[in-house]
Amino acid sequence: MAGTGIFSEILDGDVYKYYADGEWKKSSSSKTVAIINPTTRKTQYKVQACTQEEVNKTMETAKTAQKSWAKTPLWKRAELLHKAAAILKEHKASIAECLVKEIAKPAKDAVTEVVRSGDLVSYCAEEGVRILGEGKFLVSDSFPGNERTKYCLTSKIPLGVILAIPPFNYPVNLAVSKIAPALIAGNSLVLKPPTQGAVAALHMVHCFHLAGFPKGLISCVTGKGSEIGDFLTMHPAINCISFTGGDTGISISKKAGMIPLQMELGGKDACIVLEDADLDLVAANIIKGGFSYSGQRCTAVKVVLVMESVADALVEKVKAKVAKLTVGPPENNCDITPVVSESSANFIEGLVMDAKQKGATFCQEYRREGNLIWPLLLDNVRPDMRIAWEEPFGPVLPVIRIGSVEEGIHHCNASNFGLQGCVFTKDINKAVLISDAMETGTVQINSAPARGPDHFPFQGFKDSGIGSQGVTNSINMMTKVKTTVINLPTPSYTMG
Ligand SMILES: NC(=O)C1=CN([C@@H]2O[C@H](COP(=O)(O)OP(=O)(O)OC[C@H]3O[C@@H](n4cnc5c(N)ncnc54)[C@H](OP(=O)(O)O)[C@@H]3O)[C@@H](O)[C@H]2O)C=CC1
Ligand SMILES: O=C(O)[C@H](O)COP(=O)(O)O
Repeated sequence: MAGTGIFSEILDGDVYKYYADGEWKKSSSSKTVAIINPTTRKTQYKVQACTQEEVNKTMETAKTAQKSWAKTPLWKRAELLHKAAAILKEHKASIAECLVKEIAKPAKDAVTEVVRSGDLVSYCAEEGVRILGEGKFLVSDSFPGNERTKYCLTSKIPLGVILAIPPFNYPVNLAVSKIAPALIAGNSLVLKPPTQGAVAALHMVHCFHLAGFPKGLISCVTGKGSEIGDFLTMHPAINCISFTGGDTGISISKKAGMIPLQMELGGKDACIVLEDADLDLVAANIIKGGFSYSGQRCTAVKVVLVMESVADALVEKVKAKVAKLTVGPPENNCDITPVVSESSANFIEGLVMDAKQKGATFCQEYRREGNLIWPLLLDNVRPDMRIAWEEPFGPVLPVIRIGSVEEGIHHCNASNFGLQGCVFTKDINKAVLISDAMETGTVQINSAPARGPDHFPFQGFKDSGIGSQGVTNSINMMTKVKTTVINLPTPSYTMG
């Protein structure tokens, strides 16, 4: 159970401690931050509100720990990561329990998130050993005017201290997707977990603690992003920020210093459906893509752009599947569970009311109880409606009927987002042309958008992000290139 057994060390009374310098600590602020259970709308957990002084101390220890960690052999770093992954998986039930209570993730999906995270950590350890063990060797006579007098040796070295800020919807998986690459590459890491999801993240961090990483190498400071966020992201000790979340990432990018940034932000993933598509496959993917975890995935299908000639048939199929979705508490493994907060539910309702006023067709009756919103398909959505462009991050999906493929591509590209998109057609040649025309980081052909599997590259264009994630890209991103050039007094050529 959460906060008991091996996890009792991380709890003080009813407040979870923060983690710095290899120890679980109480903040001197004597202030706490409440985590509201989205289902009961009551306080479920409390975490420490860390002070700026505590952040300063954490950064200092992170800097010191990184210096010796960079000298730790790669195979040893990998060994510790494998150990952490095993501990994480062993304690999946306690961590999943937190995900259910803090972010209303359906119980089964919560367990999947933890197991997937363990797998990611192990994969990262293996990949790191492979790619960081390799460098480049260049000779000078490949550039005009040079003889072979210079040998250039290139290797990847750590950046220093990485600041990781994940969002509420995958507080464990999107934390380890930053932690594991940072550590294998020889960096130290300071985690600022999302407030909703902080307790799951603290349990996950304890698994790293139990694995035996050196003191100060990983830290986890808690507090509201709106209060300590700027202090963290503008801290002079930080050498890189890896952030996943909403528009907050855009303002962080503007304020951050001259350091590498990895930003994975919002999306408005379009699903383009052509006349020849297998409509049963499309409907199944719209349900999975649009409604899993109640639409609270950056990669959720967020607008369907369907050719008018097949729109009636598709909408009927999706409607039939929506009717079968179960709605209720995450503990019961319902398909649709309460959205993360009251303000999020109010925002979603605002989009729905705007669409109603402007004449969208409601395929189901709009229904809400507290933070629980019943799944809703909105047909005949037009570009003047907010839902055509904004991401609800909830179980509400707009359908726009299009007269041509070009119209669909145009709508997709007119968005300020460019995360993923998908196209359904039996004609692979057409699919490739459409994929090339869509201004998004990834296009899925005949399947809903998805970040996973976690070793695939994952990137957003435009307001959806900077850089690319996925295990390999994240490891590379958290390193810098160092070269050493050996200068020979005379040219040297091997004879073969
Ligand atoms: N592209 C991608 O991979 C993904 C994108 N997202 C996007 O994230 C959004 C939903 O997630 P949500 O958690 O609400 O996103 P937010 O941007 O609100 O929060 C993300 C993280 O930033 C923290 N934060 C808040 N303010 C600051 C600040 N000033 N400085 C530094 N950190 C801060 C939050 O902490 P606190 O909780 O304490 O406020 C949280 O840990 C959606 O737009 C979604 O599309 C989500 C998942 C994946
Ligand atoms: O935050 C998100 O929504 C995730 O990055 C989506 O991951 P998934 O597509 O693998 O569920």
